[in-house]
Amino acid sequence: MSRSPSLPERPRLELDPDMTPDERLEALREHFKEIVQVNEQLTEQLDAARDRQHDLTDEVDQLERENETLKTSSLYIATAEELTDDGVVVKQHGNNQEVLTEVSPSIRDGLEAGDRVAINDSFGVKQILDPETDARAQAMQVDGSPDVSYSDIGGLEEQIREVREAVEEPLVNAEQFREVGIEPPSGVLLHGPPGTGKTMLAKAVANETDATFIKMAGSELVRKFIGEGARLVRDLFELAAEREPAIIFIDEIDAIAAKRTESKTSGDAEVQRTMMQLLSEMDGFDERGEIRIIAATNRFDMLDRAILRPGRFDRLIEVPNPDVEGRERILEIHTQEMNLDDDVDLGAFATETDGLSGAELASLATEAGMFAIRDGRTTVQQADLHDALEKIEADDDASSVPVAFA
Ligand SMILES: Nc1ncnc2c1ncn2[C@@H]1O[C@H](COP(=O)(O)OP(=O)(O)OP(=O)(O)O)[C@@H](O)[C@H]1O
Repeated sequence: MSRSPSLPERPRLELDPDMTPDERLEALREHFKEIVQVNEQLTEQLDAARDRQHDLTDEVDQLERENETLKTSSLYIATAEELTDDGVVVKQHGNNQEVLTEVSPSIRDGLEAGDRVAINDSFGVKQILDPETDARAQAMQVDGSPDVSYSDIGGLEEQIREVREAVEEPLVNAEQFREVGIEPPSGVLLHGPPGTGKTMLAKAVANETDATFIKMAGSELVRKFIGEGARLVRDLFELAAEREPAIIFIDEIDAIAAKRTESKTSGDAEVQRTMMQLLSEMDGFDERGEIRIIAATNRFDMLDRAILRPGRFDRLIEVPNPDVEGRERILEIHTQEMNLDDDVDLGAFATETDGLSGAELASLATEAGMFAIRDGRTTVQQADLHDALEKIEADDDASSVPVAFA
């Protein structure tokens, strides 16, 4: 440690009784000069000491911070990619660095490939993130291979063609797009009434392209994960990058991308932040590899037009309620495993189901089966379909009764 310079000597005034008044005056002047000089030296030393004190305080602060960090030792988030006999391959989020690491037997027992884990500086797995800790796991539904194929979807031939062109082709034939020199659509927006097969379309395209299907519901982002929306949107794209090829499916996008209202509540600001994050992720989308993004809404009219600009959701596909042929096809699909009586004429029945969505037709088929069971039969008859239709229409009427009268 450097020693501080010693303090200057205190000047002494020595007056001889034999001095003449002039000599005394001269001695006093000399003494005054010495005092001023010492005072200057002391002021300089004081300033230097203050500077030093300042530096030392900064140093102490920094050491305290480092000490705190060492005590709490932050952990990084990673995904356990593969469990091997030699250890576990973990991939760190953010930099995608992959390492083979050892895991204690107690952690290893509960670990499965695909789990999110917390790792320390030396990549040791410290804990498995349970769904409680892991908002990301709760907010996103990840399906490595969804089991919906195009043939499970009735009446949407044109929409299937468009989705294949906008989503499947760029994933499967990326090279061709590059050679022709055109950008595939950035995002596809499926819009139409509830239960018409929008989610099915997104799942089918993921299935067809062997892509991971990652779904996030806009409504949950703003209702369940308050304050975390923007971060979760960032995580969503990060996860897709880790699992590419991937299809990101944002359901009920209107919940985070509604037109701006006049009110300026803090909730609005939060929704706004979430949407801004989504837009910035999409704007930086070109550099991303094999990731396609599909969103869905039942409230197209409510959408903020900013999300429809080129480079964002620039391919709009309307998914309406099915027409009569579509309804017949959907009924065929949902009754194909059922034991139908020879008298059943799905074509004729389809004409009576105007206005029903695919989801309603699917539950109609199940209801018809229930009527047959109640009647002690193992085959479903045309009458069961009619009874089921009546029930569904009655349920529908009940749910559309204004709340005050319900
Ligand atoms: N076109 C269709 N063909 C076959 N089944 C359908 C069709 N549309 C809907 N369904 C049935 O309805 C269920 C719900 O459909 P899906 O979730 O795809 O609708 P959605 O349009 O995404 O609805 P929402 O807007 O409410 O999220 C499906 O699992 C399927 O059983």
